[in-house]
Amino acid sequence: MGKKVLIGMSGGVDSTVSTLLLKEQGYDVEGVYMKLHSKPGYHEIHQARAQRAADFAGVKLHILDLQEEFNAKVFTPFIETYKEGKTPNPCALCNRNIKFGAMVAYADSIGADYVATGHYIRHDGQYLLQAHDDTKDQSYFLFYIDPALVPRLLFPLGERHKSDIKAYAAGIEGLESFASQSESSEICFVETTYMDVLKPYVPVDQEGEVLNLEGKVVGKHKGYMHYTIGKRKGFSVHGAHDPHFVVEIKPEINQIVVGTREDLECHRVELERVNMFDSRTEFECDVKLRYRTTAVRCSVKIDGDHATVELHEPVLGVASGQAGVFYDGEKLLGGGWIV
Ligand SMILES: Nc1ncnc2c1ncn2[C@@H]1O[C@H](COP(=O)(O)OP(=O)(O)OP(=O)(O)O)[C@@H](O)[C@H]1O
Repeated sequence: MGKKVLIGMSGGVDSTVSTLLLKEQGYDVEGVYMKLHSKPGYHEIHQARAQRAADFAGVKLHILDLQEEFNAKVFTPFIETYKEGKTPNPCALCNRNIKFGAMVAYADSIGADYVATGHYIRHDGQYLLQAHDDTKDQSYFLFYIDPALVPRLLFPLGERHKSDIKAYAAGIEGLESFASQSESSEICFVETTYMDVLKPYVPVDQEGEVLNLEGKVVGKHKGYMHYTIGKRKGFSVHGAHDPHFVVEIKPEINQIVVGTREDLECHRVELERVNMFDSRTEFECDVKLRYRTTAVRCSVKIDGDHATVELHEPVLGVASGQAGVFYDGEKLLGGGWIV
């Protein structure tokens, strides 16, 4: 029997095909379905799908109830970050604490040598590398995982394209329905809008004032949590002819500050809780300041777990709470949380 792998099986096509690929490669594969958030009715459906996939692949499926841990380490910080007037990135926290945290601890407890997921990403033993399918690359969301884990990780889909994965599943009798499942939403616990998720926990709809950069009240907004830096809709600015964008959020007094496109330009970014796969403290690289944006060239200085990033060209709409992730070509060097 080959080395033992524990793979996270969500019941989706990616982790199902990954499981089959690992079996084909001769690993001794076991799967785990993790109950994460507490959305009513969700786990019944997805756990059943994961079980079907595991039965099809002939692997044992473990069930792990991590709802409390997910709530403490991913969901509550999501709510708190919005309260602070910032824009959260729950997937990066989930990857650190749950998929490459609690799941790895569980893999240890069953004696697994490797841990696998259906993420679109690759690695070379030290660095995470962008996926070959750049429309699916998930490296941005993995910047915060423990670098020491990298050699134990297997990502069977990193060199493949999503369309091939769907075609592969569609061609296997018994798995056709996995191929045609709709894509899961970007954040697993958000079914409709972020505001719908927040509403039971915080008063999101509290009207407030819109200020200009001189501090003058120029309009009204729906409640500061509705906005992220760079947003240009959903608030009023009296007598404005040019488009206005949110440039600052003041949660303590429920105000937002708006300005023109030029006022959104950011030339320097400070990062906290920096996590590096590389030991250098001063270097040039590319940085991504939001998922699905093009990286820009920058100079980085790291001091402890803080980084100062000088952007070589201005970036519009940098939001506090998101991640700044460093790349050298396809290689992920590390990153941190935008202050
Ligand atoms: N509830 C879960 N239990 C176990 N593993 C999970 C769970 N959710 C996600 N994973 C693992 O993390 C990977 C990436 O998760 P993501 O939410 O991005 O899924 P996805 O791209 O929709 O993949 P899939 O098609 O497998 O659902 C999955 O492929 C799977 O290996």
